[in-house]
Amino acid sequence: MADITVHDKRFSVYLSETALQKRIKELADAVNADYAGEKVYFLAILNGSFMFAADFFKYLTIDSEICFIKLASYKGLKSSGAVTTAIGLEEDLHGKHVVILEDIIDTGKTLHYFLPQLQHQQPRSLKIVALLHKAEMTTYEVPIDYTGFVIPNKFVVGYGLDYDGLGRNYKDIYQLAEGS
Ligand SMILES: O=P(O)(O)OC[C@H]1O[C@H](OP(=O)(O)OP(=O)(O)O)[C@H](O)[C@@H]1O
Ligand code: HPA
Repeated sequence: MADITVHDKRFSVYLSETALQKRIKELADAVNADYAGEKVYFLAILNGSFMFAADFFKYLTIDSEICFIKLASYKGLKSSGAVTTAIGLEEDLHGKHVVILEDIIDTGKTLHYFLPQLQHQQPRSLKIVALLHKAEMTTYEVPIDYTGFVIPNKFVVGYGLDYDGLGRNYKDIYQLAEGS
């Protein structure tokens, strides 16, 4: 498949649409099995997860609700690092089975700072589904329950993931090309 150019960089296909859909169905099947007979409240983290969440949701057979939230990071407010707040989370999560949908976990910083906020609401359970995990880059502790693909430390775009705002609109996931 042909390379793409996003801004000034060239990217090559890394995970095809077929491979992505096959794995996403497997992830959804695992969640369907683990929560059989239960209702789950899914929290999809914008912007990157919009395509993944839409496809994943189609494979669910359990009772499922979904809410799309945007995380805002404020750096420098605390010496410990970023403080993250959720925009669009209006539901009280108390007593609910909550599952987070993320397109990628890289350093882990985003979810590491956000999870305590959710735990504070005392959900019945809280799990994480991540389509991609850049495992060697993850220095902040994040308990990932369902992982689509463990990927190397190379920048990826497509299928919702962007490089400086562009590149989200591809069906495949692309990796920064050698020498680009
Ligand atoms: O593990 P981390 O190093 O924190 O990186 C992961 C986060 O980075 C991306 O979001 P981003 O902040 O790029 O926003 P976007 O989804 O709107 O592109 C991705 O969607 C995750 O939320
Ligand atoms: O490799 C990446 N690509 C796009 N967005 C990201 N956010 C964290 N890592 C990445």
